[in-house]
Amino acid sequence: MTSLKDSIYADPLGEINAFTFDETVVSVFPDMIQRSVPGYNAIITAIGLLAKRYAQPNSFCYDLGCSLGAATLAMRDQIEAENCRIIAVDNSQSMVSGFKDKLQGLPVSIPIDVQFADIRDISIENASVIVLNFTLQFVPIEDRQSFIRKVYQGLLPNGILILSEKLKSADERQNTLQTDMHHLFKKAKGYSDLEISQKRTALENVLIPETLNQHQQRLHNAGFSSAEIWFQYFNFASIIALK
Ligand SMILES: C[S@@+](CC[C@H](N)C(=O)[O-])C[C@H]1O[C@@H](n2cnc3c(N)ncnc32)[C@H](O)[C@@H]1O
Ligand SMILES: O=C(O)C(=O)C[C@]1(C(=O)O)C=C[C@@H](O)C=C1
Repeated sequence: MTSLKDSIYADPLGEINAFTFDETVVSVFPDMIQRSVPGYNAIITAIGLLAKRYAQPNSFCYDLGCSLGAATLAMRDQIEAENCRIIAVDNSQSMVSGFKDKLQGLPVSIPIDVQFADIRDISIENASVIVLNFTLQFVPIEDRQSFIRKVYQGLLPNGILILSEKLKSADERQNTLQTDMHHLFKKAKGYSDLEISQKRTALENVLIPETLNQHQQRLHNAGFSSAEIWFQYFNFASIIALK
């Protein structure tokens, strides 16, 4: 599957449908996410390095909301622990098929299971590393606490959760500033004002950002003993939560 340039929102749309990870989005996804998420490549690289440090022998590493598997492949390239398996899950059939196609041409070092499922429905067990890279923001808010509790319970002692999210700020001026800077980032990456505004409309009520404090509270409520930001670029951040 070749990745095309994202021009989904380039022309004026009479009606803007809610954003979904359908075939059209999947065909441009690598380009879209790199030009939309500040620091995306740096986070993917770091997920690989964190997996190298935290993957335990005979354990599972989960990539939840794996899309086309960027985080899975970064982990696979770095993990040295014996007898690990990566479980990559997504509830977009187009993403799962795209990732499976991509894996066809790649050498198998660590086994990878690509599963079509809703991450709220799967069981999580024997996990040394769990990645939620810009996925939780799409899960309905009312389901997030019970889901994060399941993540915590599935982690082995000394396990790690890497949680990357678009954040909002409780301070209105900071929120406006960060949002404006994110839009400037997108413009610098070649998106027009029309593309930025139409995508923003499509993501309303679909991508629901929360504050850092809300995430930390939820992680602590679930049992995590520590949850700290290790990366932030404007309103996009990544948290390491330790069991
Ligand atoms: C922004 S993308 C994630 C990017 C990916 N983790 C990466 O690092 O390239 C969000 C993904 O989460 C998936 N997703 C959203 N809600 C989900 C759910 N409830 N269960 C499974 N996957 C979900 C979407 O289909 C989409 O592929
Ligand atoms: O907030 C935006 O404008 C985005 O485009 C962000 C975001 C994300 O964080 O997942 C939204 C949808 C696409 O998956 C790529 C990026």
